[in-house]
Amino acid sequence: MTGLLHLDHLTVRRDGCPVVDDVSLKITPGECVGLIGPNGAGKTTLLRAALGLLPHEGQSSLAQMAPRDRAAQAAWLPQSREIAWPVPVRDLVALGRLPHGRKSGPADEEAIQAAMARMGLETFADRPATQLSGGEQARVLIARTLAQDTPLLMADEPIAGLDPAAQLSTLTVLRDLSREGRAVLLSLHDLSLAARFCSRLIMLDQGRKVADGPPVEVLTQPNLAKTFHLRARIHETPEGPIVQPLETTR
Ligand SMILES: Nc1ncnc2c1ncn2[C@@H]1O[C@H](COP(=O)(O)OP(=O)(O)OP(=O)(O)O)[C@@H](O)[C@H]1O
Repeated sequence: MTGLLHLDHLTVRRDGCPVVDDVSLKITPGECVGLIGPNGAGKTTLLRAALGLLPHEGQSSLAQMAPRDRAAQAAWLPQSREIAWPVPVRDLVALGRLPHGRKSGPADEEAIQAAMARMGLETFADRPATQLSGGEQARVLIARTLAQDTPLLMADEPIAGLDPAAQLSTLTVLRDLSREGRAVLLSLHDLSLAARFCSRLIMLDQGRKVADGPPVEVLTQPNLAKTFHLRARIHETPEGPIVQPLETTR
C-alpha cells in the first residue's frame, strides 16, 4: 500500500536530549491513527517534525517535499487555536484553498461549502470568527483544514476544548474521512475516544514508540501502567474498549 507519510528513524533533540527518539512509521490511506502518550511524551514534536517544521535527524517523507507539494499532500491543524483577525468565518475556511492556487473556481466553492457543512458552520458563515466561542473557533479551524482537501490530515489535539457532542461529531468527521480513503493522524488524550474512533494507535513514551497497532492491542493494562503510570479498568463494549482510570501508580 502506498504510504502518505513515512518516518524513518526520526529523532528530534532539545538541548541535546532526544524528545522524539528514533521513530519509524508509515501511514497509509484509509487509516485513522491516534498518537497517544502522557504529557511531554513528544506527540506535538513528532507531528511538527514530520511536517518539516522542526530540525530533525532521520527522514520524513513530508519534510522532504517542496512547500507547495507538501500543502497538497497534508493539512495541518496545530494545537494553538488563536484567531487574531475578525474575518468572516467563510473567508477563514476559504484560506484552506490557498495551496490550490490563487484563482478561485467552482471546485474551491464546493470544497469550502462541504467543509463548513461537515463542521456544522453554515449559520456562522458571515460572523466575524473572533466573535465565536473557543469551541466554535476550533470547529472553524478544523473546517479550514478540511477545505484544503488533502489525502492526509494531521491534527494536534483536535478535540481539546470541545464539548462532548462536538468531540464526537469531530471525531466522526475525521474517521469518515479515513473511511473515504484519506488518512488521518491525530494526537489525543482521551483513551476511550481514541479506542473508539481510531483504527490504529501509536503510543509514545519519552519520545520512543512503545506500541503500535489496533486499539485493543495497544491499550493493555501493562502498557497503561508502564507508559501512563496508571491503573485502569478496561471495559470491553460493542463500541470498543472504554478506559476508566482508577489510580496513578507512580
Ligand atoms: N521549544 C522547546 N525547547 C525545549 N524543550 C521543548 C521545547 N518544546 C518541547 N520541549 C520538550 O519536548 C518534550 C516533548 O514535548 P511535546 O510538546 O512534543 O509533548 P506532547 O506529548 O505533545 O505533550 P502534551 O500532551 O503535554 O501536549 C517535552 O519534554 C517538552 O518539555
